Amino acid sequence: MEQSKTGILLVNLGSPDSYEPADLKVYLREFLTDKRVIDFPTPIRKALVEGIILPIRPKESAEAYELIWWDEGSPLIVITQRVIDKLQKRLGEQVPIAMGMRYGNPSIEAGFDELMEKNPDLERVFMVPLYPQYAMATTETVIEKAKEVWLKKYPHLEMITKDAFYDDPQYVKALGESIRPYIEEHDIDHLMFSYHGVPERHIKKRDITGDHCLKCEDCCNVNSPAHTFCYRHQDVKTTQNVAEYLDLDNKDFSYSFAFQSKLGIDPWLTPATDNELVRLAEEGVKKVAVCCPAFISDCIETLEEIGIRGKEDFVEAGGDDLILIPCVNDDDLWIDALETWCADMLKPAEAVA
Ligand SMILES: C=CC1=C(C)c2cc3[nH]c(cc4nc(cc5[nH]c(cc1n2)c(C)c5CCC(=O)O)C(CCC(=O)O)=C4C)c(C)c3C=C
Ligand SMILES: [Fe+2]
Ligand SMILES: [Fe+2]
Repeated sequence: MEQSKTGILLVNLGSPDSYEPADLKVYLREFLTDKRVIDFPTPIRKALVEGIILPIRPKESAEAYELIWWDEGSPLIVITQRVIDKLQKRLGEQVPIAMGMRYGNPSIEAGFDELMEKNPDLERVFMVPLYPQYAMATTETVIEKAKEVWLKKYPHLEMITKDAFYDDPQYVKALGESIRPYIEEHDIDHLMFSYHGVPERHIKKRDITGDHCLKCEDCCNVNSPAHTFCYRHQDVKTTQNVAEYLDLDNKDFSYSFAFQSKLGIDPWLTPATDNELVRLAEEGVKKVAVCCPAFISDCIETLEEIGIRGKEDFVEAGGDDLILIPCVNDDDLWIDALETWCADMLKPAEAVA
């Protein structure tokens, strides 16, 4: 069968090759020397990463990764491959699809190479960064890395990128339906939306108006062009979209949102998930369900940080149980959303225009 001239590149964050500390060191070095993740001037970033983080963190992280590692490999990579397999069935074998990881293997470059091997006459690539909300450390760094590879190796290709999709109705439906069984079948007191945190500085840096984000009262609920690149606004909006979809304001449990995974001493977005879990338990919440909508695929940050450590902290503070709600992973409704976006790109050029 003739191969399609449009290829699909799904890009996720990445994982170490194994949970051995040596592999963790390689992976964390690449990850944390990204200037869109630790945005200090290069010499300071390098000194911090090489001098303080890498001597300590790989061993600690290796222990955490070992707890969540699957027989088939890193959950994030395995799940991304399952998504590709399902999408391939939907779109047909004639459509080249590949995965690329922003850090670690397979790299974004390997993803481009795979697409070109599948069809050497490829004309364009539709890249989907698997992040619902825009941030320097999510969509932006993926786009910049892909641009580097594209210009170096395949400048003749047309490149089209999917924007952050927190507001896409099919994504909201997939996320909402992934949460529904956990709020209907478990007698919960509270639903928490836990987003990956970022330093406040990242939010201010990407404020295109210069005076909106974290500068005016309730900024994320005041209309502004800054919201196109405001990770916090897009998290707030994700929560509101799901709340509306699931009618959360009329349930007999409460809900809230918070930010997890703080690293370092700079101010990050608040409230912090770990503090909030303790506060909720101390205030009498017995059963909490936690969803993690900054992540498309379950990974160390959901399975270990929330599912293991978060649960321990919550129970220690007086709660009975914490239920971790799985990410959309390879749910059929999520594949529906991807299929719609890809099918639009696979239409003949004149139909897209
Ligand atoms: C130091 C700063 C970090 C920023 C800023 C950051 C932003 C950010 N990250 C994700 C998604 C993921 N992060 C993951 C792991 C992870 N993140 C950081 C640091 C920052 N992230 C570290 C040090 C680690 C490694 C964890 C460890 O070693 O203990 C993962 C999991 C990958 C996996 O293989 O499981 C994801 C996914 C987002 C969405 C984001 C900004 C919004
Ligand atoms: Fe992270
Ligand atoms: Fe905002």
